[in-house]
Amino acid sequence: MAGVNLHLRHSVTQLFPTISSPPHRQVQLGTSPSRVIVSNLRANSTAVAQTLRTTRRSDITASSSVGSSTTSSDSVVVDRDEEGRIPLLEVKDLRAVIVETRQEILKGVNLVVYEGEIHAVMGKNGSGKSTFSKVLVGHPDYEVTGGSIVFKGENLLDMEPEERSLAGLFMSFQSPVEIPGVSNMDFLNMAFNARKRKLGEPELDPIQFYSHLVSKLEVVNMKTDFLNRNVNEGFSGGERKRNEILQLAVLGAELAILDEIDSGLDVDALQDVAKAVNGLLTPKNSVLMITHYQRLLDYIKPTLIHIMENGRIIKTGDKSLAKLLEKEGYKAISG
Ligand SMILES: Nc1ncnc2c1ncn2[C@@H]1O[C@H](COP(=O)(O)OP(=O)(O)OP(=O)(O)O)[C@@H](O)[C@H]1O
Repeated sequence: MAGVNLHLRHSVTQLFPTISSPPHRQVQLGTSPSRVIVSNLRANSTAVAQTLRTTRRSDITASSSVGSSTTSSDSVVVDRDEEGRIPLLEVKDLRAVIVETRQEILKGVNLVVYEGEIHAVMGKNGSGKSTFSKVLVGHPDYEVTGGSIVFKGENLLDMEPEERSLAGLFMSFQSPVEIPGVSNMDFLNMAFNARKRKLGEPELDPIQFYSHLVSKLEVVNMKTDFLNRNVNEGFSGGERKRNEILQLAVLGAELAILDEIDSGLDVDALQDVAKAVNGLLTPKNSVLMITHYQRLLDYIKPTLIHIMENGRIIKTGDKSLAKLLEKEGYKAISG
């Protein structure tokens, strides 16, 4: 594994050669594979590897509301619904600005996701959907200026991006990053074992891991050749999307955030990806997906659909909302 780690360190250094210390906290990039997962955050950033800022805010705490509450060891107040369910994710009045320009993009987002639910976020171009998902995973381009995010009873804003990933938050990006010099197989093996360590579960050696991986390849209908290729290098748009779902299948996640997983997919690939996502659902985990199209929702049936406009969720409904959108456009919904 040492050789693999060296490769990984090398590739990370290539991607992010000039990371400097920000005024408050620095996310150290080293050999940890979960940090490489987080590399998507930075590689998708326009200001790659300059100053890494986290969305942490020491002064933000989760606020309470109606219903009974559960207090975790971190003093975060968790709301229950009428049935006593505890949210997997609870976002309250979330506000965020672009670090460089201080422009406010998220202007008070509220969202509650329970275990086993599928939520779809739709909205016009530029309404803030991707920003919302990137803020959830701690993208360094954005700074949270208000509100709260509680994930599994913990204050997400107190966690570094890597910690969020290890805690069970997975994000599939619109444009997944290439990682030269690191094979898909090595990447997945290390990321998988990092999560196992975090969960206090036994790690798998490369042979055990290979068996695990091959079963997941079938789920996403990918050939074994992809395991020896470097992560996303030379992959077509559709192959990258499948590879993202392979990562999700291998690593597992309590909350999978899928940003336009349907874009650039042909019909067969869309069905494969949707089948894989559906196959991963259990009563314990949830999906938050961003999409522009009703067609994805035909394959992955959402519990709720949210419409985002100008940095806020302005409407929530069932699948009839997406049908209305498809038929009449956003004018039927916008305020
Ligand atoms: N890092 C950034 N630098 C400059 N502007 C940004 C940045 N991130 C987001 N924005 C701006 O914030 C607004 C919301 O962008 P975002 O990508 O969240 O929208 P979206 O709803 O996902 O759009 P689309 O449907 O086109 O993907 C846009 O006007 C975008 O240009």
